[in-house]
Amino acid sequence: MKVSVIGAGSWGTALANLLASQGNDVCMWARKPEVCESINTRHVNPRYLVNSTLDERLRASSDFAEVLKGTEAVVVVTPSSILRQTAEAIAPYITSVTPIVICSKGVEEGTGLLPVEIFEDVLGHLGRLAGLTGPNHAEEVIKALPSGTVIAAFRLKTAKFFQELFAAPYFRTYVSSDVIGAEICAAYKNVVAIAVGAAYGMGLGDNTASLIMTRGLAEMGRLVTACGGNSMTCMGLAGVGDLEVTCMSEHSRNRTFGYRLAKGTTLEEYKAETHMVVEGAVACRTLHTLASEHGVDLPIAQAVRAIVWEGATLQDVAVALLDRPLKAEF
Ligand SMILES: NC(=O)c1ccc[n+]([C@@H]2O[C@H](COP(=O)([O-])OP(=O)(O)OC[C@H]3O[C@@H](n4cnc5c(N)ncnc54)[C@H](O)[C@@H]3O)[C@@H](O)[C@H]2O)c1
Ligand SMILES: O=P(O)(O)OC[C@H](O)CO
Repeated sequence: MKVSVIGAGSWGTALANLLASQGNDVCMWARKPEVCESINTRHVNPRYLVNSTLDERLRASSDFAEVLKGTEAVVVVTPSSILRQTAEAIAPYITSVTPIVICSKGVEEGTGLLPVEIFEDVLGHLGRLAGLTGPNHAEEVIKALPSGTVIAAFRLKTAKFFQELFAAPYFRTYVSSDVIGAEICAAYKNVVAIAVGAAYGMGLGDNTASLIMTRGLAEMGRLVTACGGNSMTCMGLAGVGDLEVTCMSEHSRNRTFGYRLAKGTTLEEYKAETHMVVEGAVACRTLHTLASEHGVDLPIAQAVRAIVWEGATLQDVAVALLDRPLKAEF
């Protein structure tokens, strides 16, 4: 199948490589021509996953027309902050029924829209849209280490289309009809991972990490339910699965950023050092829009927001969280 992958960061590269290795005709869009040149000639992405040799059949271009010519499926893997501009950029080159799966994790600033909703807003035709999410660090998928993921779509046929497309011996794909739940979980777990990383950075222990993860999961469930999603999604790969891997894995940028934050590194310093997105740093702000709209209290997300964007100290925020009135667990 002719597949277009939009975005050549770590996750775009790992997914494009997976799809090419399964025999698809894959062309990946990268912003920088020198990245395309390296992928096409040396089969290496010079900026992300640099130690991996990519499938020789994988091609790259910085020209949307070339990448999307004759495409039968579009895989979007840009940072969530530019999803609207990505949808607008691909619009002239696709048909009104081209299936699109969005693999980015986040919520739009200002509107509170989820990735699939942003694409619906720009391109219409909700039925051909899907979201892919789960405990999937690119560093492990590129090595073909077994992983599982969820493909959520409002239309089962679309979810099954992408389930078949991505399925590989080491990549197990599940379908779900709960797009809202899956995409909220995806955005939310990144925020919790920053809090866990920060706790470790402050010298706190595994009990603290577990407390943050478990209460973070409770917050996630409240928001999913309030927004019309299925709380059971929080118990699956998109929810607790991804929460666990992002809070505990050495590969997680969100967790590492939280840790570094506690050691005095700012968001700008961390991003300049790694060239990588830290989606949770944005999501702690954008999720607030959704939560306020639905009257949901999110103390952990609010704490992360106060530290990252409002200059609060970790110490003060930790004390305030622990000082909250005592209550029933559920
Ligand atoms: N890395 C992972 O393991 C992983 C796994 C699952 C989901 N995701 C999600 O996938 C999305 C992409 O993450 P990633 O890890 O591939 O990112 P990354 O940090 O590895 O790379 C970011 C990519 O975005 C590009 N970029 C940045 N600003 C841009 C702009 N203004 N216009 C065009 N391109 C721009 C960069 O050149 C780079 O290719 C995120 O939403 C992330 O949460 C990542
Ligand atoms: O490295 P992180 O923290 O951005 O997490 C990446 C993926 O979302 C894990 O599933």
